[in-house]
Amino acid sequence: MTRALLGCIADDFTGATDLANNLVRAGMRVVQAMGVPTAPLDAEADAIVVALKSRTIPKDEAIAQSLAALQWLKAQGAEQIYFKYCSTFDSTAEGNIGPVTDALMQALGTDFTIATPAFPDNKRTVFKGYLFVGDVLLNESGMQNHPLTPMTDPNLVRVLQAQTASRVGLIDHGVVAQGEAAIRARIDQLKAEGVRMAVVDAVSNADLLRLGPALKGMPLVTAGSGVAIGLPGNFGVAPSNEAARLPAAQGLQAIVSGSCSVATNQQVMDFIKAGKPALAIDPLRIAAGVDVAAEALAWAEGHMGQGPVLVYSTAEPSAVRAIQGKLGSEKAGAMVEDTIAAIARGLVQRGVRQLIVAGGETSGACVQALGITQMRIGAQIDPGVPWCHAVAPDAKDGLHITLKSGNFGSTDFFTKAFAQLLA
Ligand SMILES: Nc1ncnc2c1ncn2[C@@H]1O[C@H](COP(=O)(O)OP(=O)(O)O)[C@@H](O)[C@H]1O
Ligand SMILES: O=C(O)[C@@H](O)C(=O)COP(=O)(O)O
Repeated sequence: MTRALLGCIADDFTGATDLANNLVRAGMRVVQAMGVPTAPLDAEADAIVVALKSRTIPKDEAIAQSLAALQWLKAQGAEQIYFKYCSTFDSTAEGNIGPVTDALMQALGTDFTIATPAFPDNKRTVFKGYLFVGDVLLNESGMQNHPLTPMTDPNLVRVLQAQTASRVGLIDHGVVAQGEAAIRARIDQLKAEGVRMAVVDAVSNADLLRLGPALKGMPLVTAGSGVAIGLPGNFGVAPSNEAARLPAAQGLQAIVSGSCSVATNQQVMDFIKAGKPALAIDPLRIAAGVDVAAEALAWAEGHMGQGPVLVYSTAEPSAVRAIQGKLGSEKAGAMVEDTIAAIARGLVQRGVRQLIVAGGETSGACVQALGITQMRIGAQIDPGVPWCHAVAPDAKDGLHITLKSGNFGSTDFFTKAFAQLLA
């Protein structure tokens, strides 16, 4: 039976592999479970990441799922809990970051935690509580147009405060730069002032590595994946490449993309411009009752022998807005996710064994449709995106799969990822 030191709850599936990737690179053996398992996992691990699809669901459901994950992780012996959310702090008007954090704090009987989505390797930095994506503030980064979680305020203290009755404070960069003792002193000061959640500034990996030791013994940490680089040392684990070995790749190659994020739009364009086979699916035709999945699979069958094929609903913000205006954003999202998930399953049934899925919600839908319950984490393709290996009912021989967060990956990601598997 697995006895994990660190128990992680991720609010989406790409985010879960992102976190697992950082933990693996820091030397931890990690098992990722899809949803809350019903039994102990049969694998050795230093950390277990439970992947939920709770980012955009109603807050009461997100709380219930997160508490179930917590209970299971505690039963596996987890000494510290890590609630992972997006490096762009993706939230709906209801939350769910604040409400889930409150519920986890209450269940753990703790009165203080931190919150920081900082992930400098992917250019997410927090300064004076403001979140930057690259050189611009969050609300100028394209995230203001996200189909499900538009982010229009870059001040995380304000964003989090709007989601919770707990008092929210800030551990600013001047404190973080001084290291563990100063951070601990600031935490004591904030607690004395009645603050229960503190946004933490971090603009570099050095900041995160300074933060790590100050979090030793904190029952709950809430963060993007960046904070993970500073935690394994607290458990006596050192960086290594050993944890990232996967079986050799085989089979056909495909990409499915339901992400409409800026980076994915560029990656889709790059693949099309290279003259590779790509098929766009139209949400309005799905809504009209056309069997778009069957059409896409018939198209893919004609192209798959020659190299990777791409099926995508990825579109620019104006096109997404037009679709949402006609169908409603939730209905459009769910219909597209269901269709792409059916396509992913059909592709695997037709021999695809190297699959890229782009988009967090899309990944959740695909992994569920594929019936994948557990994944091993392999080598990083780009920061935050590793290859993973899983066994599925339609791929009993095993499948390489990568769940690409919308805004992660270089422009040539769809080509580069397959080349890396060959290397
Ligand atoms: N053309 C489109 N029009 C409207 N909604 C879309 C379209 N394509 C995808 N979607 C929906 O947008 C959402 C994208 O979210 P997600 O998969 O998490 O991508 P990302 O990781 O980029 O945020 C999904 O619910 C998806 O079904
Ligand atoms: O932290 C991150 O940015 C990612 O791990 C993540 O959660 C991204 O979510 P999507 O953009 O919805 O894929």
